[in-house]
Amino acid sequence: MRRIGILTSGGDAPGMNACIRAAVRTALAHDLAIVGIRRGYTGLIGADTIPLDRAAIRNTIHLGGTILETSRNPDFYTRDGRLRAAAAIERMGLDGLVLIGGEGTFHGASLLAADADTAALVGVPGSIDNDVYGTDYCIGFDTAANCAVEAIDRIRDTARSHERLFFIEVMGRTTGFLALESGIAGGAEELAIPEEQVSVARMSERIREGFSIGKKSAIVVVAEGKTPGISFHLAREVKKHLDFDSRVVVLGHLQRGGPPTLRDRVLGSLLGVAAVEALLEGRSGCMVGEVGGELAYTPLEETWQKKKPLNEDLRRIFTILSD
Ligand SMILES: Nc1ncnc2c1ncn2[C@@H]1O[C@H](COP(=O)(O)OP(=O)(O)OP(=O)(O)O)[C@@H](O)[C@H]1O
Ligand SMILES: O=P(O)(O)OC[C@H]1O[C@](O)(CO)[C@@H](O)[C@@H]1O
Repeated sequence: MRRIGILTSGGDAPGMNACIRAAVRTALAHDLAIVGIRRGYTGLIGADTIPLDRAAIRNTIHLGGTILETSRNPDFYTRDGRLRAAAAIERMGLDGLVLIGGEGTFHGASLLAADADTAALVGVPGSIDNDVYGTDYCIGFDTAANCAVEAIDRIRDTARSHERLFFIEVMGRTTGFLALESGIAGGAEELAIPEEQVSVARMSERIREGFSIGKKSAIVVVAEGKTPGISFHLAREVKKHLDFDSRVVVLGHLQRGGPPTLRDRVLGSLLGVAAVEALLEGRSGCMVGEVGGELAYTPLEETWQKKKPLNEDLRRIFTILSD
């Protein structure tokens, strides 16, 4: 292992820069050359690199976004696109590659490894959705969840003052991790997540009961799923059962920006070091995550083939606490 690359792919996530910084410092400590690949798989196919030295990563641990930039690249879905990436990896002289991203990124990486005899690939989970199997938390989730909680707190103030019902939509393409944890922390009354069928009649009845026992507001946290803006539809459906004054707030990309929390900086740092050490140990075709406080290495295929379940205890307590 003499020269490695690092890229960020899919949605940016706060803490990615802490991870890049940690990987660069670890590589340099082992006299391993490291280059940054710009704009995820777009830059990989185009061999678009930037030098990464101490100066490049200085004063970046507190920055949201990704200094390497990122993309969602359509070409990588095709074998031809992935073979072009493999050829570019060869041209760049890379023995290893660290990929920071979500389950789509690792799906692409495992296909790349199957299509071509290429560099050693090690993934690091970075996605505010937290939907990657093989790690308890993904880089970026904690910051996004804290952003959602702050929004819930702010909306609670105005909801109580007007005795209103609010639908607050958070991100989460196929999972409700953000909705569940921010819902618990924000004291939400109801949850609508892709893992569960929503009963509008039941939700409306529970909200009505809440107001009848003296609640002055109600908050429904909705995961956007595959249809951002879905909460407008849900609000209209609830209105058919419940003629309450209601409002909808869609948090959208607000949740993806901003300085990473302590947890995301520490997780990014831990996994950035671990990814480079994994390459130096001769590992390949795996993602390094953290499970139960320990580093865990999961084959890239499993990270997207297996579905990470919601924490059942958290789901259970949401129902108890929201009554
Ligand atoms: N099934 C696939 N086959 C090949 N490449 C894929 C596949 N899925 C995703 N990719 C590649 O990985 C990129 C990133 O995937 P995606 O857009 O799903 O984000 P992600 O890594 O899941 O991150 P996030 O959770 O933030 O959305 C895609 O733009 C595409 O280039
Ligand atoms: O930035 P884009 O391409 O609109 O991505 C939005 C998607 O990215 C995610 O935020 C994850 O990063 C999903 O929750 C959401 O579906």
